[in-house]
Amino acid sequence: MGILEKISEIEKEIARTQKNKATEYHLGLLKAKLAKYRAQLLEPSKSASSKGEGFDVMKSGDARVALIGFPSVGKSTFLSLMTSTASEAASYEFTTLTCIPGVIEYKGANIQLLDLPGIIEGAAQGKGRGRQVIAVARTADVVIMMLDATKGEVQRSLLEKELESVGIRLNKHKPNIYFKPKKGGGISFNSTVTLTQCSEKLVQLILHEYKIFNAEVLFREDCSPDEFIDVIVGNRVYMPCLYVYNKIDQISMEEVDRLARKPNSVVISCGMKLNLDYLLEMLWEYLALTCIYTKKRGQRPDFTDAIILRKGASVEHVCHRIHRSLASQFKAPAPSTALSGWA
Ligand SMILES: Nc1nc2c(ncn2[C@@H]2O[C@H](COP(=O)(O)OP(=O)(O)OP(=O)(O)O)[C@@H](O)[C@H]2O)c(=O)[nH]1
Ligand SMILES: [K+]
Ligand SMILES: [Mg+2]
Repeated sequence: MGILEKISEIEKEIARTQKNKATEYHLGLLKAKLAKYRAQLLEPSKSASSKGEGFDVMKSGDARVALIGFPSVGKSTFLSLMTSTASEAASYEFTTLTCIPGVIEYKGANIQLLDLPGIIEGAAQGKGRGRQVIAVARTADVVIMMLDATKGEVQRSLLEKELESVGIRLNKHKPNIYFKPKKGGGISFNSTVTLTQCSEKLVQLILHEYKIFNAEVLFREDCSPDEFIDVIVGNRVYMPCLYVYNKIDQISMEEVDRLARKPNSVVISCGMKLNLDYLLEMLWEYLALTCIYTKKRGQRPDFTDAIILRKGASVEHVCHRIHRSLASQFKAPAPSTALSGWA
């Protein structure tokens, strides 16, 4: 019997077992078995490629948000609440085995929300479906790290470490360092600010470690050695992250208050539908989408139908969204400067 069949057998048995004092242990045992088989299913097989089935969800809508968190923190409950997609939620771990997309409609934008399997310590090394989950997270515009408010701070720091170890930088901006490898001329080092964490010597040592002997380096910011290494290595992803503490219906008011005051954090209860509006507002802010309202000459703008653009979008992008050939019809090229100045 394959694992999927075993899982289905146990699920059926759970369904037909009456819940009472006498069956308590039997049900508990069945649930434990179910969790074990599900965990096995999540273990990557040696032959299979790192891409899991069901993980390649097409990007759609104006932005993508990935739900990352330990098992059973309420990710699927959240997706089912916020979107018209139903994702199975249950009290056992690893209920969700693939990537399940839903859409949040907010302020005229379609935000793709991705429910994912729970991840655990060691995820980055391939434990469970950790690698696939993290690969999906890298493609998101914002990560919601969902945490169980009853479990305190542990989950958050463990997951931060996992994401950090694969080059995802949460709520950090790209270090403001100009770095350009050259063919010759040695290493030229400059800085526009006083450096307290790096020196020319250290920069050289680090570069030599990466077998780089010719490069131009300009620190425009007081960066740490780790930040400099991030710049050399390249492929880092700088990702806004909202820490969402769910299940606050299970903790004291004092604890709710303490968690709510942490930076980048929102406290909610999916069970009691608490604070979900506020979470959406925060998410909207983190997505930093730009809404452009068009109007006909002499008429008022239509505020029900916006052109939604990502951060850093340019006038050219706006033209493209109105019509594919619009930009090329201008006498002068449409400015490619970012919109943020006047949006
Ligand atoms: N008390 C309480 N329970 C909640 C809340 N939100 C979700 N739950 C319960 O937590 C359990 C797990 O919920 P899921 O939505 O399956 O969690 P998940 O994070 O998707 O879990 P996996 O898919 O296994 O990783 C379910 O029994 C939910 O009913 C909440 O706000 N308060
Ligand atoms: K679950
Ligand atoms: Mg789930």
